[in-house]
Amino acid sequence: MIPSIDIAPLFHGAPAIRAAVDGAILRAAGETGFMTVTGLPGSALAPTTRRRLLAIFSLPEAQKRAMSRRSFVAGNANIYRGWFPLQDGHPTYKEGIDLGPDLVRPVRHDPGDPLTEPTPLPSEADLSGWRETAAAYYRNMEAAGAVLMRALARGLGLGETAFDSAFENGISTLRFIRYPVRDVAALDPALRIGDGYMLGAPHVDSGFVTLLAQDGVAGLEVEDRSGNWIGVPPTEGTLVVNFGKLLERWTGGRVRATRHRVVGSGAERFSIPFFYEPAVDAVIAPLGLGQSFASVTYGDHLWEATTKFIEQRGIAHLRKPRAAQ
Ligand SMILES: O=C(O)CCC(=O)C(=O)O
Ligand SMILES: [Fe+2]
Repeated sequence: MIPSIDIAPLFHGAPAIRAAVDGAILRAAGETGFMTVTGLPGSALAPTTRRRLLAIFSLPEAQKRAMSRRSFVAGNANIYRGWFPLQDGHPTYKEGIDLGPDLVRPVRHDPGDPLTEPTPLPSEADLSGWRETAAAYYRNMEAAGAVLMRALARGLGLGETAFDSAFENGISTLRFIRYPVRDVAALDPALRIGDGYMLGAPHVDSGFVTLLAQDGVAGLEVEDRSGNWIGVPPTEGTLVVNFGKLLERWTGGRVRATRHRVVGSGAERFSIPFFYEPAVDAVIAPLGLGQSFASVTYGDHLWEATTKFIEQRGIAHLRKPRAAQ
């Protein structure tokens, strides 16, 4: 079972109630590494908000190409942010767009660092009101990520602001994903799963906290400790929360990065993950929890991890580790 937790008290609760929520989060983080949460303030999870956000997929192909990364459309400026098209013949079958913090605040672009590049966005004329809705959503998710990190800090017996400074000027990614229906008859049998088929290859997230909105179509599955795949049903008003590899390392294994995958069953599927991330130059150093490890700057860790995913393949050589500069 994936635990479900009402996190409303984290935003405005009395300390005693908040402490109970902190405990539930830390338990879920250490046991399953996945939970669903309710009680987010605002209208981020309202179906109307989601519909407005997902309207980006209705843009004409030419505009998706204009926003595409250089590895998919030669001559485009952007390397890391922007559109990634469908790629056939792989376990993962999706298209979408990655948006960065310049959606909500000015970001200094270091020309040597694609992680700081501007996000290509649809124009106001093409998708009226979209930027504003996406920016509000980004801010909401940043706020939710921050309260979850504070809850973890308290639960771990650290000062509640232990993680705050790393996340100042964070480079969180808001991603919109579309998984089309796959032609099962033409599919490599290795990618069939029961009556369904693979849409997202099994992986652990690389960073800290992922906040995922589903859109009514099931498909997300989480691997339990016995290797069974457990579905996480898309329930209205809930957000799926899971944790990444670097947070697992940072917390000495008290928080688990759990493997998950996406399985299709004949319906088009959309999802909206938000990857809550620290600053590009935040130093992730041991906190005295569990096993020690070599400190790393977040940007270096992210680049190493992200360029192995299919939607970011072929760009590894375009950023040098900060340590080597
Ligand atoms: O689409 C989903 O439900 C999960 C996506 C996911 O795991 C990811 O983007 O890391
Ligand atoms: Fe994931």
